[in-house]
Amino acid sequence: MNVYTADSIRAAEAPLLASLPEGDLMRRASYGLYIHVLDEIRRRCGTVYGSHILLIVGAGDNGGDTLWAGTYLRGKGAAVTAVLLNPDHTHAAGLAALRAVHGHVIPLPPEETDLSANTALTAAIHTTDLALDGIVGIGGRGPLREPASTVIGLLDDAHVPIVSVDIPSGIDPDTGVRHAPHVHPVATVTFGALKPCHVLAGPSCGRISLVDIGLDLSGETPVMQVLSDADVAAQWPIPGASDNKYTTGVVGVCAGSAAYPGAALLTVSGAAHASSAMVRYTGSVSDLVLSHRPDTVCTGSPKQAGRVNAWIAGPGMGTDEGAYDRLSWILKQEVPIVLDADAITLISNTPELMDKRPRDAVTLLTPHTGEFLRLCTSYPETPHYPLPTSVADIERMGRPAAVTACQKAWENQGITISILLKGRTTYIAGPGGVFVEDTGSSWAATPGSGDVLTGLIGAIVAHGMVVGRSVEESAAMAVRVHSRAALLAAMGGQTWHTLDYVVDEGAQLPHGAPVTASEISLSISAAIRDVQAGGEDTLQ
Ligand SMILES: NC(=O)C1=CN([C@@H]2O[C@H](COP(=O)(O)OP(=O)(O)OC[C@H]3O[C@@H](n4cnc5c(N)ncnc54)[C@H](OP(=O)(O)O)[C@@H]3O)[C@@H](O)[C@H]2O)[C@@H](O)CC1
Ligand SMILES: Nc1ncnc2c1ncn2[C@@H]1O[C@H](COP(=O)(O)OP(=O)(O)O)[C@@H](O)[C@H]1O
Repeated sequence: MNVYTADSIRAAEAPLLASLPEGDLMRRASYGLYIHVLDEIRRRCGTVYGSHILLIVGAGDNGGDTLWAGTYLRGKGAAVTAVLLNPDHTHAAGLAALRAVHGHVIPLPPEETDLSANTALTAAIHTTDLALDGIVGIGGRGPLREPASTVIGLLDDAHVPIVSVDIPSGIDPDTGVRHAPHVHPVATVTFGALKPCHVLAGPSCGRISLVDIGLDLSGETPVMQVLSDADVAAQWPIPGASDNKYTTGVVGVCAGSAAYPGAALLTVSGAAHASSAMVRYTGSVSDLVLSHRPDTVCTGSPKQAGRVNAWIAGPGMGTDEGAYDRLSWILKQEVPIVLDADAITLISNTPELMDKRPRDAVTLLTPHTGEFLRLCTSYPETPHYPLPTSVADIERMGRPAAVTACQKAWENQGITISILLKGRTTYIAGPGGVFVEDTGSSWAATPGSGDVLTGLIGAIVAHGMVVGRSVEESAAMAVRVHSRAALLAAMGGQTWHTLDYVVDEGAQLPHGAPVTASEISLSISAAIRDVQAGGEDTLQ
């Protein structure tokens, strides 16, 4: 699924607005919103009639959508109260429509400073079943101003469930940066297309629903992509009639050391479970690898490994002279390379290592935030692209800007790198595209899980070489299966499909027990089957 910036949405909206009668587009959006809100109220209250709905209405069209949806809800017998944050700049037609159906209105005068003393407001907040966040949508910029920020605090204190209209207010539409305060919705109903915040700040959006309002986005360039289960399943390496162990993508793994033997095993396991093709291991812990994975072909040095379609280097390989030499040799190879952990440290400390890389060869680095920050300090920042120096900087800038700044600093030295920045929301960017995966749960956050992921990525990148797919897309496919494997392992093997509440509650999984990286690797096969079975999209 393609993701578009707010500007692209506005550009696509313009011809539609011109071709439709005044107000039509907003009513399409608000009717779609109303349908989703009906579901939410029924789920929570059983019935809409007699439920109490609070509309938090800002000064723009986002507030207009909210007022219209409130008007429709009123028609179903809900008691609807609109809190006007900027009474002099409220969507006029929406407000008139709500008043016409006897909706209740609480204007907040700009001079009112102590909102907790506003009894009408506090009574409305404490009796409401659900609030609609129509404070700002794609027009929101920067931290929320008063009185919005205080109202959000009052809603949070009263634990009011909130549905956000288009965008959770306080989260930047294009960067996903979460300002304080921002709305914490149980669900977000968005229009036309996903915007970056829905994927970059996915866990802060609740369940996301997309309403088709007829936007034609074919003339707009998507800023990033999110794969569906069907996309991943359609491209996963399944051996065909004429395939053999070499044809679906052989991967070479350079990992592990006396200090970190387990990393080799976890990486090899990740790769072995991902595809039927051969996995070649090189490193100092072949005995351990073979004792657990006798299907692996082991050699002492990468030179002896034989042909591969992609190399992995890094997990637990150490940073000593031997590791340096092995990495130097691998970097000279024409095939794509996935660099993780110690390999990232080595090239961060000695960036000249990358001079050995053939000019057009693809290099994907898969850092966690600490490794990413190390990578950022390898080269000086370039004008217009300030580099992050802390986790807080990354949060403030947003992942896309942080990754771009790092890539620009390397590019300035003549080195092109693709980056996969790990985390609950994994962001992948490079010349082959920009992909985002909200992993849906955080069960993968356990030691060694990154090694399993690197193995998975390497195997799918090797297959991608055979079929002509970008490393970025291959990596996104691997992240999807890795996170599903973690989820399945944590849920005791139940499949995605039987877990209705996964679809219903999005990020807030009620059950599950911690799992180890080994268990994640053992769940990869089940995860591939689950993805192939066409798991439900959380988007409705
Ligand atoms: N485009 C489409 O295809 C469709 C769009 N539709 C809907 O329109 C929405 C976009 O509406 P929009 O353009 O009127 O902007 P919107 O999000 O209401 O915000 C602007 C207002 O917020 C204010 N404001 C800004 N930042 C603020 C802050 N930090 N804290 C406080 N206030 C802040 C800003 O004030 P100002 O800065 O100008 O003083 C201005 O008053 C879109 O999200 C969707 O819901 C659908 O109806 C149909 C299809
Ligand atoms: N909060 C989180 N939610 C989901 N996944 C996470 C979270 N934090 C980390 N992960 C994932 O867990 C894995 C950890 O990788 P990494 O930090 O390299 O661990 P290790 O080096 O121990 O293998 C990565 O796949 C990462 O995306």
